[in-house]
Amino acid sequence: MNSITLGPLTSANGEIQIPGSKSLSNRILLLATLAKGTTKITNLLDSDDIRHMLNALKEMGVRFSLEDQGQTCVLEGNGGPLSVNQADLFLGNAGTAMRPLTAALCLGQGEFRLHGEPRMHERPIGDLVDSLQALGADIEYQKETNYPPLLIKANGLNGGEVSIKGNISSQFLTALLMSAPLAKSDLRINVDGELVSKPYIDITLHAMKQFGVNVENLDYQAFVIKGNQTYQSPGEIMVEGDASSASYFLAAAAIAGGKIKVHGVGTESVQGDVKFAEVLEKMGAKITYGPTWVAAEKGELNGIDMDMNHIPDAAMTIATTALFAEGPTTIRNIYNWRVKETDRLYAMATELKKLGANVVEGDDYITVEPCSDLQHVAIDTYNDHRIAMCFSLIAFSNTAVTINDPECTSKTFPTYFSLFESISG
Ligand SMILES: O=C(O)C1=C[C@@H](OP(=O)(O)O)[C@@H](O)[C@H](O)C1
Ligand SMILES: C=C(OP(=O)(O)O)C(=O)O
Repeated sequence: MNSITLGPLTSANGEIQIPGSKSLSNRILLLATLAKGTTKITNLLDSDDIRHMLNALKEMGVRFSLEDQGQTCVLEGNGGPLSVNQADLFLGNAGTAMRPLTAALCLGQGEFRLHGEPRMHERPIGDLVDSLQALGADIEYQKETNYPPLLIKANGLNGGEVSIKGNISSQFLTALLMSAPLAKSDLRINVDGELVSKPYIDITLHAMKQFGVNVENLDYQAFVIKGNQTYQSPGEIMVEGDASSASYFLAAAAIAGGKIKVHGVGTESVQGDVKFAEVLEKMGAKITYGPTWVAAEKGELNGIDMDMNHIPDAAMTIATTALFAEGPTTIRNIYNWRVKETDRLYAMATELKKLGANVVEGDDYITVEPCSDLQHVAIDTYNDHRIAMCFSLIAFSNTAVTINDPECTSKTFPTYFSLFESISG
């Protein structure tokens, strides 16, 4: 297995352009496919999760061309559901491909198998399948109930009224929302209980609007969508930078000293993870914003006790930043860290403890105490890109850090370590 050793480093400086958003890239690819007309997508993310979506679309007969090292995609829309009637689709560990495609494939006709990496087969999808079945879909679990692989025998989705659970992943609701305009009649979706990761629903609604579909949002408790619609291509669409990917660079400046300006996300962003900068600011970092950029500078960092359910991905960056603050930090309401690329609550706690920190791993929270005497250890990354990226920040302590399997960042950020090295000194 490869590893990379970083630091010890003392400063983080510079300006960077952050690659395109994973969440927006995969949403836009799917909506462009369902839409009428040709869409030119710019600043598309070039990473594993997007490649899984593109490969699946190709298998499904979608015509597109990639230029500019995969960052520009010109895609011919179907003006309706996908038209191939048989496919076996491998979706890696990309939640933003697996969940939305499960719903979208039900819209057409035919037989489709959806599967992924072993971890994908441990990530739940039952709440989405239950709702799709209630709308007339025929979906079978090929191994374990509630988990991929799935076999879909598609024959369109009915409208009417359906409920969906939102307490494990917002991606289930996102998947239903994106497919709803192509259902046979109007649909009302009722959210059953708590809705986690709510800002991702705003990303979904925003993307749908760019493709000409409005959703009536009844305070995130219910959504009403007209059936039998056709998405319309906006012609050209640019993917904004990835706000979760920006978090590591902003944290680096907040910890290390120096100033980092990240271009591609800012006050105009639709991604909830831009709010990561507000958390850093609350901890004591100096943050400034423009419409399409955010900058961070070091401040005296204090620990924080906060519900971070709204920024589940960027919250992981706070867990390692916490080591450099005064006083403990508690990140709350993050149970679903356990059902992502790995059990992130266990993995973060285990690796932070290896460094010598005092950590409490709760069922749905983590408390991290600062530590001024971290040990040089090799961090296991559990095939989780965010573990690799979060722990790179340890290089700004008094010790070096070794990151095992750094290539796992290819899920969302293949160029991470070269950009990291370009800003750190
Ligand atoms: O809809 C999306 O693009 C995402 C939603 C979030 O997942 P959950 O809703 O499962 O928390 C997030 O963690 C994931 O990286 C991307
Ligand atoms: C949870 C994540 O990915 P996915 O889209 O596969 O859910 C993530 O990128 O942190």
